[in-house]
Parts: sequence; C-alpha cells; structure tokens
Amino acid sequence: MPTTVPPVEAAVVVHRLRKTYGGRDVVDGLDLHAAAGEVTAVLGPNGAGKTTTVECCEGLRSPDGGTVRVLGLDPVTDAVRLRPRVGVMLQDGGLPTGVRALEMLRHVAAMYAAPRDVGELAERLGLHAFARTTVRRLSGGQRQRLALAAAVVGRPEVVFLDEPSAGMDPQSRHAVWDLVRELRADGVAVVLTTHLMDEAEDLADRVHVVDHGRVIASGSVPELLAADADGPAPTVRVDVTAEVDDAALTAHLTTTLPGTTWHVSRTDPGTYQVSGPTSPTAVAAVTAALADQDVLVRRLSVGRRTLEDVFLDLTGRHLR
Ligand SMILES: Nc1ncnc2c1ncn2[C@@H]1O[C@H](COP(=O)(O)OP(=O)(O)OP(=O)(O)O)[C@@H](O)[C@H]1O
Repeated sequence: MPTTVPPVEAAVVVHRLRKTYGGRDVVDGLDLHAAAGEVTAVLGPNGAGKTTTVECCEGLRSPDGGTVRVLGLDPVTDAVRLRPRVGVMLQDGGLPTGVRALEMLRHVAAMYAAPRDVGELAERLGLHAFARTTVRRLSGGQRQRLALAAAVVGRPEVVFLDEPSAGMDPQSRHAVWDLVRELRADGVAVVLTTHLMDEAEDLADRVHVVDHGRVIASGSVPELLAADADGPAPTVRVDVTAEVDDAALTAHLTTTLPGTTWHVSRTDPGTYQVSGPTSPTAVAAVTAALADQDVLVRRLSVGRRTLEDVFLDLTGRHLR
C-alpha cells in the first residue's frame, strides 16, 4: 500500500495516536494527515476508531498516547485558539434542541469575526423550509444539514465532518457534496468519515482506511485501486436467479479462454463477481457457462474494481 509522509503544510497531523477504554486500545498507534485544499476521507468498519480519532482532533477527547496537531496546535491545550479556525459536525448533531433552526444558525454565525452569509447558506442547504422549527422537531436529515451549516458558517480553515450525509435524501446529499467541493476549492482542509464508498470515491483526494484502531491503507483512490493485491482488473458482475456453481464457472472460463486466470466470488446473495482479463469473448463465455447451469442472468455489468471492492478486501466481510 502507498505510504504516507505528512507534507510539511498538513493542516492535520495525527502521529501514533492511542486511545484506551477499559484496558482496550480502540485507537492503537494511528497515523494520518490532512492537507489544506483537500478532502481527506477516513473509512473503516463500525467500531474501527474513526470517531474517536476525529474527536481527538476536535479536542473533545484527550489522547492516551501519540500526538495530534491541527493547524500546528494541540486541540486540547490550544482549544481556545483553534475554536474560531475549526468547524465541527458531530455524528449526533450535538446541537442545542430548544431553539429554532435558523435562530440557532444566526447565533452561531454571530460568534465569528467574518461569518458566511446565513441567508445564502440556508438557501443552498434548504434550511428555509424548517427555519422556524425547533431543533428537537427536525428530522434526522434536516438536523444533519443544520449541523453542517453550523460547522461551516464561521469560514473555518479545517472542517471535520463525521458521516455528513448519513440519513440524508439524495437531493440533500448532492447539496452537501457541492458544498464540500466548494470548501476544498476555497483551500479548506476537509476531513470526513463516511461509510458511503461512492461518496469517498467522488469527493476524496486522500483516503485513510482504518481498522482495529490503525490505518491499514492510505492514498488517493487511484493509488488504492492500483495497489490492490489483485490489480485493477476489470470485472464482470452478474445478478442471477439461482445459485451458481462457481468452480464449474471458473473451469469453463479457463478451458474456453486458454492462458487466462479467473476468480469467481459471491459478493451478495444472487450477485457474483467474475474477475479476469475481461473481453467480449469472456463476457460471452460467462453467459454461456451460466446458461449451461440453467441460471438466468438478470443483470450483467462490466467494470473496474471499485473502492468498495478494495475496502472489503482490506477489512473482510464479517460483521463488526
Ligand atoms: N466513551 C467510550 N467508552 C468506552 N468505549 C468507547 C467509548 N467511545 C468509543 N468506544 C469504543 O471504541 C471503539 C471505536 O469507536 P468509534 O466510535 O471510534 O468507532 P467508529 O469507527 O467511529 O465506528 P462507527 O462506524 O460505528 O461510527 C468502539 O468499540 C466503541 O465501542
């Protein structure tokens, strides 16, 4: 996997971070960095230690080991100096619940020297529709949008977004992505955690994959795809109506296409991934072999491996 040496100008540098709960290292020597003008995505299975790491960067938790620097400062001891320069969107919103939505945003904006235009921000995140609703009555997605607005209204230099588009409808998600791209273009260091691989693939300049409290892979999406053990081989994906005899399918392909190597795996019930040197003949051979097995193909697509494929290969398929 590509190694990562933090650039001198990194806005966020986490070095050998350790955080222990009840004698268990939930963050266990984690290194990552995030640069200004880039979107850095932190990915990992449930419980991998992403939120704990981000909360150490936000100064909400104190490390048990290692160092964290945000804009060259310690997020815990320099919290007062960092507050006007860092925007934070917590996973649970973390908003006061008794105030009206827009009133809350105006109040947050008033705490900064040169805030964004609240009306414009409210417009682009669709906050006007629930401007006078109290925060406790907002839907999950509305609360997320308000939390995002509060995180960016002060024109921060660094923004931490913990699962920013979780629970949002597709329209809101696109509005969030546009805003994140704009922040990047303005030179902001955006650090986000997400479980949405397409979100990371679309937005992230740099990805850190975390598992068991450590970064197990880092790089740009093309670097991660290229560094993948199986290589960025094109794949055929088939959705089928019955069980496939994958050994028979592999044997059929290697016999029909001499000199090639194939790997067939079931990715989900009813979905198989066939990896190998894909060609028009190979696609025909896959469908012929499935016809031999009396398996009807409901959908077939040919494509490269995705970040999700790489993620699953790195972190496994078992539930956490
Ligand atoms: N205050 C706490 N006390 C005890 N254990 C904690 C505490 N906070 C987090 N943990 C544990 O630390 C581990 C990492 O949690 P964390 O929230 O950082 O994971 P995550 O990668 O953000 O997961 P998710 O994707 O589910 O949000 C989990 O096993 C969690 O139960």
